[in-house]
Amino acid sequence: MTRIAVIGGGKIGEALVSGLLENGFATKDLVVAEKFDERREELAREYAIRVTDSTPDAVEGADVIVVAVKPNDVDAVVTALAAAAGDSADEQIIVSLAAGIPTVRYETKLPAGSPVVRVMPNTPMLVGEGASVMAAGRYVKQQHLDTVREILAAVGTVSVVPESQIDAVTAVSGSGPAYFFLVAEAMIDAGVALGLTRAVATDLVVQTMTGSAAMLAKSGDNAADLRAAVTSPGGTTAAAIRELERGGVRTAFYEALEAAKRRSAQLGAVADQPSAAS
Ligand SMILES: NC(=O)C1=CN([C@@H]2O[C@H](COP(=O)(O)OP(=O)(O)OC[C@H]3O[C@@H](n4cnc5c(N)ncnc54)[C@H](O)[C@@H]3O)[C@@H](O)[C@H]2O)C=CC1
Ligand SMILES: O=C(O)[C@@H]1CCC=N1
Repeated sequence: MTRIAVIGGGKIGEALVSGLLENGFATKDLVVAEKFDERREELAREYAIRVTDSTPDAVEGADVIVVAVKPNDVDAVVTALAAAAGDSADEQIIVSLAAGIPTVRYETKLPAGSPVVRVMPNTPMLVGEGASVMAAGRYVKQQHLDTVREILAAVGTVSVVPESQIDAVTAVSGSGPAYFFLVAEAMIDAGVALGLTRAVATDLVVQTMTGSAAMLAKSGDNAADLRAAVTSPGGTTAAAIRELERGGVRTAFYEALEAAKRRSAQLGAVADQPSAAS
């Protein structure tokens, strides 16, 4: 089995570890490097995996190294990886999950020839329903992509795009779960305002989202047609949609995704400056 070292045991690092363990990976093949003591203890207790505070320790003997730290912590990790690698581009594959950070940021510090795969995952990988998108760095061969695909496929779908499209992917699927959670939050609150208990409103919203997503995935119909099928002439849905359009929901999504894409590009450019997202 492929041995995987995850550097950074935060939200996405944990989602990956948890999803992999739930889907056939063994505890002995996973190790996490995490700098916070309390977090290390939490992860070791919850998943019974090895958790260390040292990147060099974690990456020793690993086939795949997943970098899951915030964008402005990436450079420190790459420096540690370069020191641990010495002069040779071992056959270790580096997988970077950091938003905005280009593969070249790794390649310039790591030994020449190091394969770096940039991946934009999303948190539903925690429940095996992630959407991961890979972009190959300069020295990546098909066999490297195959190995990374095999790992990510355990926790959801996997696709490949050119690296020039990863900022757009980040805006759609990387940040995407947050948009759906926001919509869910707003619908639950609205249901409560209409007199439903929070528990009932929550159950209805969750099942409506799950059912709608399943229809989109399985029916073969597109979103516009599925929406039209719910919208009876002069009915309740038409009344609601008129209000959503009046509130500018469509424009808001265009602007929001554009802002996310812009921010992703910016994170890559300024990740080593103190003002970057942390
Ligand atoms: N949270 C999300 O939904 C997604 C996050 N990402 C990317 O994943 C990366 C991590 O994001 P989150 O998990 O949300 O952040 P987080 O802050 O929850 O986790 C980062 C973890 O890395 C640890 N860390 C930092 N420097 C370290 C080092 N040198 N050695 C060991 N551990 C170190 C921190 O203590 C922290 O626990 C970011 O670059 C983000 O852009 C990508 C897609 C989705
Ligand atoms: O918000 C962020 O920057 C990260 C990247 C995609 C999702 N979360």
